[in-house]
Amino acid sequence: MADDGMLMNFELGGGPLKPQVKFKGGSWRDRKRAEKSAKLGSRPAAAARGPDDEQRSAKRQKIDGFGSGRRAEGELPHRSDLARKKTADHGAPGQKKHAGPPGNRQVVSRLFSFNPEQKTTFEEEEEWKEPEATNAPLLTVANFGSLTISSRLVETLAKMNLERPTAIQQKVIPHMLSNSSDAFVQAETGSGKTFSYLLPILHRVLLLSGGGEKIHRDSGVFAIIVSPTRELAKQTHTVLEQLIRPFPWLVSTAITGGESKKAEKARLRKGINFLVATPGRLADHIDNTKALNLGTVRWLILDEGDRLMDLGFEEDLKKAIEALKQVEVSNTLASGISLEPLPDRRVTVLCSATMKLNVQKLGEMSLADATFLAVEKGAETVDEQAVHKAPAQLHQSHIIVPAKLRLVTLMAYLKSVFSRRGHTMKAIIFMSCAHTVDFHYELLKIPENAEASQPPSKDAPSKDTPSKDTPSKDTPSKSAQSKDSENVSKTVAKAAYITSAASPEVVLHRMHGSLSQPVRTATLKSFSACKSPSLLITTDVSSRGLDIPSVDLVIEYDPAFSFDDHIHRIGRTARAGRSGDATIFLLPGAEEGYIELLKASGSPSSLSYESVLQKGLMTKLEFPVETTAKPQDGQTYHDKAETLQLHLEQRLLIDNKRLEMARNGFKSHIRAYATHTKEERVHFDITQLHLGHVAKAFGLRDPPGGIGSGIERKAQKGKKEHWRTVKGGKKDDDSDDDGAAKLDQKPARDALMRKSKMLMSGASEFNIG
Ligand SMILES: Nc1ncnc2c1ncn2[C@@H]1O[C@H](COP(=O)(O)OP(=O)(O)OP(=O)(O)O)[C@@H](O)[C@H]1O
Repeated sequence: MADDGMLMNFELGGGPLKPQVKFKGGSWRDRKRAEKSAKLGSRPAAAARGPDDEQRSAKRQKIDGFGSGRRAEGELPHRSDLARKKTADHGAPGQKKHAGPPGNRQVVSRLFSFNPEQKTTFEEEEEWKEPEATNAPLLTVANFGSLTISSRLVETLAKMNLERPTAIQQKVIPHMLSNSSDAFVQAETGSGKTFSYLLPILHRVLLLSGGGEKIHRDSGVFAIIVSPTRELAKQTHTVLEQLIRPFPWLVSTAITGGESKKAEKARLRKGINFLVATPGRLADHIDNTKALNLGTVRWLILDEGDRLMDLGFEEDLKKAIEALKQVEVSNTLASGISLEPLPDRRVTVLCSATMKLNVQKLGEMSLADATFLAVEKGAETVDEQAVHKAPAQLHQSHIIVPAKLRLVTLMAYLKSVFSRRGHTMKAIIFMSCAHTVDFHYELLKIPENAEASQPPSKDAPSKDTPSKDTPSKDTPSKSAQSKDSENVSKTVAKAAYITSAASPEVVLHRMHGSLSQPVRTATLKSFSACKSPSLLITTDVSSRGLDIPSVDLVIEYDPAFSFDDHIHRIGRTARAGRSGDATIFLLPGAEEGYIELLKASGSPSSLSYESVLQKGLMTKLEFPVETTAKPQDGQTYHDKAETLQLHLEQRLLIDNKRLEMARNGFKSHIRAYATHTKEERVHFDITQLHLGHVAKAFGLRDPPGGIGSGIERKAQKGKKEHWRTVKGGKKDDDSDDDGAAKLDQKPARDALMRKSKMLMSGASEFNIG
């Protein structure tokens, strides 16, 4: 492959080749040329390096067999290596001498040349004015009381600072209070769908007691809420707990994968009125827990319907739906209390912010004569356009960044957004898979040995002491606290590179489906409660339903696998009327076509990567570890970007663990790239990826070999590097639950189903059920 974009640590100079070396491999002309140059005394790269570089190079060759390091002594390098060396020796296009200290000169390729041209031109945009929020509480409604819900519930809501209903709540609550029909609830992200079904359920259950204590935890389960992920189930359960706190005779619980089944059984035996569950675990208890009596169940809520189907829960859901259908609805409790205030039949409510075919399928499976409840005026049927809209006040933008520049641009962007203290406190970066998340987290965090030399800071997460960011209310015991702190120590750290005078500390979090459940829970808790500027690097495992207060910015560093996922990802900000920003990174070329699609969800503005680099890199750059690449005063932002890139590459070369993480991240990223939905693959065309440039974004100087199954090299005339997916190609093992579920090819999807099932029984990257 071409050498453009390559960055080398060669020092120029002469030196003998070993005379006994006999050249083999390559073409006859190559061998001749090599012999000639050997005679003339030109040195191979390894011999020409300084002692430090020599050592690193040896290490590198041992570790990963990169480039010529893989070849036997005397074996000729490939043409590309020769070309690379030639450009290095002569400072040919794409390479320049790095302005380093004398005696340690390095040749660095220019990050800014040999990049594909951006095709789209953007007209100068008017300054964005935030429109009226579309998911905010309605100012036209006096308060929740006007929806005729119990005054005690209204008081509880007021204590939670919730005064007025949102538009969807105004629509759903009255319907569920007075009807016994099924419903399909569709509303924007962050519009308060959770309260819209919880409040009418609680109101009607409270009527059973007439405000007194006639019913108890053993009166029966009245509602089952099914959530696709453990996090979402726990979150919904927490909201429910807050609402029923003033009514201690009512009890709720969450039953989710990853928790002790025995403890769950014991809770079910003691009696539960409201059950929040993940589908797999619910199906399991329906099969195996006799104490779970479904006779009193009047509501089945299917939250995030499309995701439930995406994750391959169809069979589990069918089981639960069938089990409920088969059990006769009881009208009185054993204690003789009439269940009349409850609906006279079992009601199913399906909620989703987006509408995909699979949601319709779930609707067919679970709903009968359902009422469609959406905010759009007079919408009796599904409005496809409305479905794809993000909240109006969410400011969206895109950055078209050449692959080589992605990593430095990301860092510059983070540095600039966090430098506006008070503007961005919490940001989420979405990446395609767990390995990619791990690599970026590891690279962005202050290394442990470097941290030891830093003074302790007030918000810093520590290994030995409970995190200050962890709310004390939810951490009842000291041992639970120290467990939480032990868990977050694996996923929470102080960030390097992206801090500034305005934000001297940014707390970094990572989250994906391969982490154990306690770690996932503790990480989210820490991110939610963090008082310092904080950043969560995550996969799509965090894209659905998660309600993390005050997320100001969502960055899609890797675009979502489907447009619906994009809507859910960006919906983690701008919730309940708050403002928020979302930025997507796109590559020049085919990916630019995605901008047209983005327009369906709003009016994205364009950000130029040059201005991002300028803003982010012209403030003081600090590196957490010493390498020969050091930012210098007076450097242009181009030079600074190159210095930063060189420094990152050098860091990988001196650390096997990070290097391996980069290689795994790269490979998983490439494989994940092949799994965009069929309709959108035209914008995410793997054959257009320049692997050498993508490798740069992982701090690698060459793409590692063995990309693996699913992708194979495609020889095409006139193009440098081509890859294609093999039919039915499957995503990398590392792929996250939610991303992997986007595979739209039948064989791959079937494989995913099998994999989901398999993983549900043990520790899994899916962590579902
Ligand atoms: N009436 C209200 N007034 C103010 N805040 C509200 C109101 N209703 C809900 N919220 C808040 O809005 C946020 C989003 O609510 P919720 O998680 O139910 O949204 P959602 O519609 O389910 O979003 P998603 O589709 O992303 O899951 C929560 O923090 C919730 O406390």
